[in-house]
Amino acid sequence: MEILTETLHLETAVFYSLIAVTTTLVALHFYMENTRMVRLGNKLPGPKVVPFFGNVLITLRLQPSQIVEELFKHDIYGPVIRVFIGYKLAVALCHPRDIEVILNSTEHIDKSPEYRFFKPWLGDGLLISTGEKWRSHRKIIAPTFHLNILKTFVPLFYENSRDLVIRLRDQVGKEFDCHDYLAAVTVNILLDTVMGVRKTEKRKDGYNYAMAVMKLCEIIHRRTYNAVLRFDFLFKFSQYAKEQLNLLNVIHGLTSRVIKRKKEKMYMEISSNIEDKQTEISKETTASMKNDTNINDQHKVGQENYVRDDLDEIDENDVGEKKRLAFLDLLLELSKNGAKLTDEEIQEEVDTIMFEGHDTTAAGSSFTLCLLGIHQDVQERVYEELMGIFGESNRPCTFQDTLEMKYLERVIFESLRLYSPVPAIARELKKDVRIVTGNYVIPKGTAIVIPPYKVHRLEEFYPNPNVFDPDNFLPEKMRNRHYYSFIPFSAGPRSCVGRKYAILKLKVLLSTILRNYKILSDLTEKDFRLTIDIILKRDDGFRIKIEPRNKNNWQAL
Ligand code: HEM
Repeated sequence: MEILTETLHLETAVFYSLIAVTTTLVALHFYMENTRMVRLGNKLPGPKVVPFFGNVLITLRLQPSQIVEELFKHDIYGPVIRVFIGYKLAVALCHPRDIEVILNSTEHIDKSPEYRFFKPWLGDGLLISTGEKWRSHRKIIAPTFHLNILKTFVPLFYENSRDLVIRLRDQVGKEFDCHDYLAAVTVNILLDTVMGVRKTEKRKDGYNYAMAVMKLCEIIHRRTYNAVLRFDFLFKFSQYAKEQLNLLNVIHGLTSRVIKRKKEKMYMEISSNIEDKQTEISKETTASMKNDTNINDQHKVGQENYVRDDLDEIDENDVGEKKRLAFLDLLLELSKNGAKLTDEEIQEEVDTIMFEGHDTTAAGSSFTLCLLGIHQDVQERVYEELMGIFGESNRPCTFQDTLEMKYLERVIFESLRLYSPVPAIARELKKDVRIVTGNYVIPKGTAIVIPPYKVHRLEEFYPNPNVFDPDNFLPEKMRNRHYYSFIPFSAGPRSCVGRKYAILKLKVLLSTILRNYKILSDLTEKDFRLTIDIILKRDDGFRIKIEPRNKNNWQAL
């Protein structure tokens, strides 16, 4: 009897506890539903939400490679799509007019909270820093990518591209993944140019670094969509945390060695040497400027007028020719003289540039080669253009040559349109925003996500949006299109600081490969299995075949 009474008590206690928990959850749900963010969010078009989970359950069952497909199923919602991560609102904006409101603003420049997953790697570097720190570092770093400096990099771009052509000999006639090669060469080019560190063990370093970055990006991406791994305290206990630590050792190992080497070299130099170096850069620049066309024209050539940002506003006379130094030289100079930058800040910026500068261009160049393998007619036009510039000669590429690569430039832009390496640009709203294409107010605190992949495939701006057609970038077509309909480098005050560097490097790298090899492919674009690991990639690998252009003499390339 006593046992029966005790059981009844227990059941009653469990029953009331369940009622209490359910009532609390229901009350919490109704409370959250009535917050301003959720109320305004519910007015926006988007998929059905599940209480407490919002829309995250969709992503729990998906692999990264399926997310692209899933995202673009949502055409039914139009250019504004809202999703809830729990009760946190995220809104994807796909129309250039709405995108302009965000990207052109000097207020909404802070990144969305998801960027915090980069912190252990990039610290508070330019990509994720906010407020005054971002503003002052942007002002320091942007001029180090000035065209006058970039022009002095062309011989180094070419030298590394030539090394790659030689390494590719082993792959003639075989199907292989070109991304591994392009990732390694882009790391080496960065070390040579913006970091100013020449050779020594570089080749192996570059490959290991690129592979570590790739794996780390997979982990960071997983954290953005996996509801469990989003929480730091749960992530800490996962297998990924341990893996992340090992990868960070490889990545930071390389960047801190680069800084150390550069510092040692610098401290050995007496100040007069530094003066000499500046004068040398200045002389080289002036000499190449004399050989090349007028500097004001060059701003237009190669960049056309599709983005407006501070890179185009850097005045020729703002700091004076003599003071202009390449990235790491300048950072170390500033830390030495005025202590404007701490060692930690230098490390963060070096890590940021090494990541942003290599993975994006590796993906961009890999997609371009794959597309040229598929579209033989386009490749032949590029080859004809290159023959017109270089003839049969195997002389090095110069800056002047890159100005003549008009068709190759259109090919690069078209590849970046269809397969934009950065698949999402994200911001956190600092205040309410009324969007232009619909009668909606997006509340302060919302995470805005801009997906170039989708923007670049809007029929309104690109009549055959899924067709690879470099003539989409004929000057007259570009002039008549909305500025924000082509945003592979983002746009506005927080656009990509390496945009000009990237286009110049891609031209030298791709032209050198294409002068030497014909690219072949047995696939079509339908075979591409796209995946987003922070950077857009092909899950099935960037598979191509190559054939020497000069069949009689290819071993001597
Ligand atoms: C095809 C090549 C490239 C593409 C498509 C690309 C794209 C982008 C995009 C879309 C952003 C904005 C990201 C955001 O707002 O979340 C960005 C930012 C940035 N990129 Fe690039 N990028 C490329 C190459 C480079 C290169 C070569 C460098 C440096 C050597 C570089 C350095 C940076 C930096 C430092 C930022 C952060 C700028 C800031 O927040 O002020 N990028 N890039």
